[in-house]
Amino acid sequence: MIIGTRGSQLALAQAENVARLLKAQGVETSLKIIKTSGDRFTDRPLHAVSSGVGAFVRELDEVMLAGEIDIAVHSMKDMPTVRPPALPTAAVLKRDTPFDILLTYDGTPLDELPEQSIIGTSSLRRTAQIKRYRPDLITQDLRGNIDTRLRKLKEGKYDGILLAKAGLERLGWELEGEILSPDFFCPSPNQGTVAVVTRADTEAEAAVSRLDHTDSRIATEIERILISELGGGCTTPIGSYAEIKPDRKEIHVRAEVLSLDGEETVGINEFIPMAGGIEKARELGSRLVRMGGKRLAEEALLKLSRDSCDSDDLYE
Ligand SMILES: NCc1[nH]cc(CCC(=O)O)c1CC(=O)O
Repeated sequence: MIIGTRGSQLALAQAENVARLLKAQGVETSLKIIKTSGDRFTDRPLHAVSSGVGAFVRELDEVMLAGEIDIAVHSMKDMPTVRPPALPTAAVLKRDTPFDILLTYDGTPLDELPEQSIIGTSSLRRTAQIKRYRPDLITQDLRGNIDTRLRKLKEGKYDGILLAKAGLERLGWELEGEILSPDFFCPSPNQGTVAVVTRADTEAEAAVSRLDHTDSRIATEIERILISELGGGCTTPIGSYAEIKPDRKEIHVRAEVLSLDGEETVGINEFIPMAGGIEKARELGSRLVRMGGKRLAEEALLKLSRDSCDSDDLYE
């Protein structure tokens, strides 16, 4: 069976991990690197190449529908919610660390950074959250894949940068940094989770489905449901995080929408029962709308031109 992957270091590490997990089940695979247009034209904004969020995922979908690959591996947070019915997510892998990490030039923790320190990120969510937490800091755009970002930090262009911890873990890079609490830095929906896609009713689907991790599937589904009524997509700062408690009786759910400047927030933070959790998450999603979450998301959307639809999520 052929695993299709993008050529970035992170994508390769994720695909190689799936190959290893399948091999442990006696399934042999080979990797095929697919150059997506998003990878080819890195000098142009992604929305000018393909249509924004999910572009990488869509291109791998096409290659899979054409039969050139059997398995595709994605960072689940980059996958659009609406999926081709012929391409099921056969496995949601056990989640890695879902949180953001702050790496600083000289190891200073967030609370001790001097005023006006420069923090690099291109994610609207991270920008709004850092402005809310430390309005005195300055945020600046930071593009590129993970190694480019780390290089820019080392060069001293930023006092700190924000990343998903999971990316560093998968690359095996153990860097000193500060894990940010989801109470202040609610992660992107599905952050830290890898999804594996196949064609429906294939041998690949049967093999991959053995890698599925039930609780990670449930948590990621709940995160999507919580924010499903908000709209806004990549152009609004939205976080959503579901944490299944060890006794599997309760789920701690957090979700929030922020204004671009982080000054306004609409959010929920509560425990719901595991039984009936999906239904309860729908209710909470509607509550977020009633609390003004949709209005906030729409306002953010209006403030941004279509061209600034760029989150970290598009560039890694
Ligand atoms: N496209 C961004 C992206 N997609 C997945 C990860 C990290 C791993 C993950 O969250 O699964 C990242 C990097 C980041 O946000 O810093």
